[in-house]
Amino acid sequence: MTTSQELDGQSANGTGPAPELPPFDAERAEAAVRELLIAIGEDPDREGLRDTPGRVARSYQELFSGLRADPPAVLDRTFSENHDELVLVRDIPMFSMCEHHLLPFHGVAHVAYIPGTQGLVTGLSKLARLVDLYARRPQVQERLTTQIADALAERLDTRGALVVIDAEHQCMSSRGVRKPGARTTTSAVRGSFKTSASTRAEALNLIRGG
Ligand SMILES: Nc1nc2c(ncn2[C@@H]2O[C@H](COP(=O)(O)OP(=O)(O)OP(=O)(O)O)[C@@H](O)[C@H]2O)c(=O)[nH]1
Ligand SMILES: [Zn+2]
Repeated sequence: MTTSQELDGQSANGTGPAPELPPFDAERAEAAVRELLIAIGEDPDREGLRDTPGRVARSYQELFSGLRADPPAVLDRTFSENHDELVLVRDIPMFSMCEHHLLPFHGVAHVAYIPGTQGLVTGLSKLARLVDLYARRPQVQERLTTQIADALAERLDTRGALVVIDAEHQCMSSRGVRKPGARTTTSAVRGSFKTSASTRAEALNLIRGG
């Protein structure tokens, strides 16, 4: 069984995959969920809950599958289009898990970039895949936003990259401060989106639907 000491120093939440992360430990996850059910005062052996530890373990395996992925690798398939203008995919549905409470936060991601001097563009779906893979990790919204922008800037060698995420956190709506409807917007800008106010304004205007 893997211990937290064995994982020490190779946490998977950097820009790429964790080197040699052990496989998902379904048995351990099931045992933990069973313990949690007992802790809240439930009977894990009653009919309705008997399969719950297994179901939750499988859900967690899916929800956190991005820990064992190398998200920027989805950008490796590029096309030479000699395009040096803005590319924007907006309203990409985004679903992630807040690492503080292990509760969902979900909303939309807008991803924009300006190809580098080589004019290399990537497939549009790859931008959505990049969002998905980073989202399937225990996250905070700021880091998720930054990781997507950094992957674009570094892997595609873009002139500029801009990522905006707008999300609602269930840890703020269903518990704690209980403010359903409150939305959080984060952005990360790289390259020309940072240095040129007009380039940034053009992208933000398009994101707003202008
Ligand atoms: N900056 C940031 N904060 C987040 C994110 N997701 C959750 N949080 C916040 O993480 C904080 C954790 O605060 P703590 O005081 O340690 O935990 P808590 O007692 O459960 O806090 P409350 O949610 O205020 O009840 C809360 O303020 C959450 O709203 C995120 O993506 N980014
Ligand atoms: Zn939270």
